[in-house]
Amino acid sequence: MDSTITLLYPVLLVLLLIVPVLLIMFLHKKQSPKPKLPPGPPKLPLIGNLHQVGKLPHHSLWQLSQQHGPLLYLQLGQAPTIIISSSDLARQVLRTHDLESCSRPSLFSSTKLSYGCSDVAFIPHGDQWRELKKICVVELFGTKNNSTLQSIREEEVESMVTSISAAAAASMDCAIDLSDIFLSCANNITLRAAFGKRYQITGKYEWSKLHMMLTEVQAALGSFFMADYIPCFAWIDILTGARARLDKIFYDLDAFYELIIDEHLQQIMQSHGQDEDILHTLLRLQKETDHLTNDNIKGVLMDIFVAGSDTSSASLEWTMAELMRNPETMKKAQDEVRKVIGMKGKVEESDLQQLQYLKWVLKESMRLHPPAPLLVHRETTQHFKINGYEIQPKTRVIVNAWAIGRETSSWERPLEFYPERFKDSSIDMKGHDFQLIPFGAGRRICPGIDLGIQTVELALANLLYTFDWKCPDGSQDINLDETPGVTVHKKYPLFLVPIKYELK
Ligand code: HEM
Repeated sequence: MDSTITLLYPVLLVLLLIVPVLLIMFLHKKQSPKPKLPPGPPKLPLIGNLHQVGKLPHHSLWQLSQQHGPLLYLQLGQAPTIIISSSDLARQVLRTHDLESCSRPSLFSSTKLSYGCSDVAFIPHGDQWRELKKICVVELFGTKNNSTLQSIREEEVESMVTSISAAAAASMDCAIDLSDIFLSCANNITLRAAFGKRYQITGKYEWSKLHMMLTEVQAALGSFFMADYIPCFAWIDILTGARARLDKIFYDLDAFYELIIDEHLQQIMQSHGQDEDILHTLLRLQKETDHLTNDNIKGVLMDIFVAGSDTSSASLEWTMAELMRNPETMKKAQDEVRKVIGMKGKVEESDLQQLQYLKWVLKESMRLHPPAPLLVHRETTQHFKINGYEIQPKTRVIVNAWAIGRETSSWERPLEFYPERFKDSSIDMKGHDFQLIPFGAGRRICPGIDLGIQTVELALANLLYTFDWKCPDGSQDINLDETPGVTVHKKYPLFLVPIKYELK
């Protein structure tokens, strides 16, 4: 009996302490009503709704939005998230509430790749982002550098066409891996724009090694799922070797930077009369403004690697795949470019303005296959309301550009590849028309939008002008399955047979 009483004392004591705390919590909850969050499915402990995000998140999020509405609330691991799947809501978030929602979440992979958010793509919204974005728009990708960038694009596209011609001449009916050729061409353009000829001057670095680094960097983004969503399980990323792979990339990159970010090399470049490349501009601005750190420079270069080439090559790949599935459209696009260019032998950038149908083809391809279907995740900094729902600060914002491109209220027969829908339409991809936003919109819109469009249009026009194309098995049945990732590529590389077109 005595021992039972002695046991009861501590229990009573704990209850005495706990009951008032629970009571206070209960009353507090009653007094402050829960914010009215957007609708969404029930969540599980710890993982929230992560189990409902499949391998291809733009598809599964779109399906969830069909059930719960175009403004969807999910708890992805520990992260409160809203998913936007209509052009009307995209306008509200990316225009009306752009300022409140234009920061970026601090994710493990992006923080690491951006040298601790020293770049422009992953840095949170603020003065430093504003300054770096201005440098990108005005100094790096603007009209100042246009003629250098234009000649790099034209040379690289020409060399791609030459190598395809050589393959076509070497063996008839030989299918070539266009996915690989496009990525290589886009990587060449990015690397040359970034580093000019300095890699040749060092004489110590192999181009192929740079390519490999680029591909690894592109793959690293988004591969730290645990650290980004359920931090207490971050050790899984270590066990899978993902972190070790990323550390290796940085080790290699640093060795490369040591060679090329070098005063002495800078002088040699100038004495050789080399054009100013992107690295050169950044180093010059560092001297002039005293604001840019070395990490800023490396971070911006990393953005260009990650954001610049993979997206352009994916877009080319999807456009060619759709054209092969739609031979009438292919013929119209070829007729246009062959008529405009005539016997000139190649398409130059100054010709692109006349290729109206080709421009519609690209828009149509970007509508159905935006290379970054969920854009780049944003994060809110302040509270705001949409359609009566409360959006709290530090909520992640995912805009499903892929779903918006298939919205039945904006697009007639949305699943059809039909470029003519853009005839007599003023819709462009530059962030004004929210039913077509493959480059995003608002403050965070892609600063490389013109470079991206020019690269894809130029490459496409030359491929359609110079060759007829056929599938290796003679069918038009191109598989459109996708690979998961921030940038979505075709699951199966695009193998096509080029047939040199004889100019008449
Ligand atoms: C077809 C080609 C391209 C596509 C589809 C594309 C798409 C995108 C998208 C969807 C975003 C996120 C926008 C948002 O958050 O609302 C973005 C951001 C960005 N892109 Fe592109 N991009 C392309 C080409 C390029 C090129 C060629 C460059 C540079 C050489 C570039 C550099 C950037 C940078 C630096 C950002 C971050 C901007 C910021 O956070 O303020 N992109 N891009």
